[in-house]
Amino acid sequence: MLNQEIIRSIIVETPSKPGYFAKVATAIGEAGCHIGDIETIRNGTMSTVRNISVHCERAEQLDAVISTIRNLPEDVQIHAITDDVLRAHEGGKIEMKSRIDVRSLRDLQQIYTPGVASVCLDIQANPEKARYFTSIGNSVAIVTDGTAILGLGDIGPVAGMPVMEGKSVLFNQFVGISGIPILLDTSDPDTVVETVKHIHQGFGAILLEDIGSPHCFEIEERLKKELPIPVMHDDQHGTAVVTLAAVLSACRAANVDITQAKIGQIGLGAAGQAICRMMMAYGVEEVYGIDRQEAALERLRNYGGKTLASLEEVMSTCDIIIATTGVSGLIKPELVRPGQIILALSNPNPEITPDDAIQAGAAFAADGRMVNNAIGFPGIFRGALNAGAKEITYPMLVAAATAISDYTRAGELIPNPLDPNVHVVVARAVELAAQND
Ligand SMILES: NC(=O)c1ccc[n+]([C@@H]2O[C@H](COP(=O)([O-])OP(=O)(O)OC[C@H]3O[C@@H](n4cnc5c(N)ncnc54)[C@H](O)[C@@H]3O)[C@@H](O)[C@H]2O)c1
Ligand SMILES: O=C(O)C[C@H](O)C(=O)O
Ligand SMILES: [Mg+2]
Repeated sequence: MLNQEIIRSIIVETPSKPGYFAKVATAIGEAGCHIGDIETIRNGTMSTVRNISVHCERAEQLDAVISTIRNLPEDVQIHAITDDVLRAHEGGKIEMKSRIDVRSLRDLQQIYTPGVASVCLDIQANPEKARYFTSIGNSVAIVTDGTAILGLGDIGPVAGMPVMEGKSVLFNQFVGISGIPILLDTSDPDTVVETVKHIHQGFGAILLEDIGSPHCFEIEERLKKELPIPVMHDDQHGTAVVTLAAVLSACRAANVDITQAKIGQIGLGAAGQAICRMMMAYGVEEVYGIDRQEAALERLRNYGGKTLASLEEVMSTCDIIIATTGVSGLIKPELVRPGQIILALSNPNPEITPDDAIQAGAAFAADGRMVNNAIGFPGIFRGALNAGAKEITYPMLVAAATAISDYTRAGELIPNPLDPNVHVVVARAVELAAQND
C-alpha cells in the first residue's frame, strides 16, 4: 500500500498573543505531519488568521491534527479545511487558447477564410513553411497508454491525464511549448506505433510518458526510426539526464571520479535501463543492476551492464545507489553504508526518504521530487525544436545533463526547477549539441 501524501490547507484563527501559533504548530508536528506554506490572511490586534498547508502521510495523522487543534482553548478556531490539490485540478489544468484577437471582419478574413487559403497553398507548395506559419513546430504530443503512471502502475490513460496535463503546464510555463496530451486506449506496440505515426504531422516532436516496460522500449525505438521528428520517452531519457546531472554534482562535491565509481541501479524498467545506459554512455565502467524480472536483467546485460543477485548485494557493492522500482520503503536504513550517494527516485513515494538515508550514513540523498525529469524535458524539447533536430541523440542528452549539473549551486544536487534560467541553459546546450551532431 502506497502511503500517499495528503495535503490540506487549514485556516486557523488564534489569539494575537505569543505561544498560540506554537500550539498549532506543535499539534501538527506531534501528529508526525509537516508544515508547508503559511499565509497570514488577517493580522488583527485580537486575533490572527492563517492558512497553513499541512502535509501528512496518513489520514489518521490529519485527523489527529484536527482534533488536537479543536481541543485547544476555544479562542483557537479552525474555520476551514480544504484540499488544495483537488481544487487546483477543477476544470483541468490546461486549455487551448487563441494567440490572435478577432475583433473585425478584416481580422476574421485574415485568420480564417478566405485569407487562410493562400497560406494553405503556400504550405502545400513548400511544406517546410508549416514550421513558420502554423503552431506545429511549437507543439509536442504528450502520449501515454496509462500503463505506468508515476509509480501507481497500470491505472489507465484517463486516470493518468492529470500527470499529462501537469507536463503540459510545465512545457508551457518553462519554455513556451504547447504540450497536447494524447491518451491511447491500447498498449499494443504495433497499434501505438501506427497511431502515433498517423497523428505525428500535427506536432514538432513526440514525448512518450508513463508507458510501462518492456513495451516502452520497442515503441520508442520504432518511432525514433520511423518518424522524421524527435521522439523521446521521458521516463527513460529525461530521468536519465537529471539522474546523471545529480550524480555529477554529488561526485564533484565528494571529489569522486564518476567514471571510476560503482553505480548500482535498483529496478530496471523504463527509467532504470535508461539510467544505466546513460551512465555507460558517459564512461562509467562499473554499472550494476537488479530487478525482480529476469527479462529486465537480460536486457541490461544486452546493453553492456552487469547484474547482481539481490538488493543487499547492490547496497554492499556500490558507491552510488539509484532506485526506480515504484516500491515505497524498499531500501531499509540498515542496508545503507556510510558515504553512499542514494537517489531513491520513485514517485509519489521513494524507496527510502532522504532524511532516513542521511541518518543511516549516506553522504548525499535525494528523492524523486528533488531529482525529477521536470528539470530536463522542457529544455531538451525546446533545444531540439529550436535546432530543427530530427532526433534526440545521446550527445544532446549528455549536453543537457552537463548543463544542469554545471548550473547547480555548490552543496545542492540539482537546480530549482522554478528557476526559469535553468531551462534556457538546458535548451541552449541541447540546441548547440544538435547543431554539432
Ligand atoms: N523522479 C523522476 O523523474 C522519475 C522519472 C521516471 C520514473 N520515476 C519513478 O520510477 C518508478 C519506476 O518508473 P518506470 O517508468 O521505470 O516503471 P517500470 O514499471 O518501467 O519499472 C519498474 C521496474 O522496477 C522493477 N521492480 C519492482 N519492484 C522491484 C523490487 N522489489 N526489486 C527490484 N526490482 C523491482 C520492476 O520489475 C520494473 O522492471 C516510478 O515510481 C516512477 O514514478 C521517477
Ligand atoms: O512525471 C513526473 O513528474 C515524474 C516521472 O515522470 C514519474 O513518472 O514519476
Ligand atoms: Mg513519468
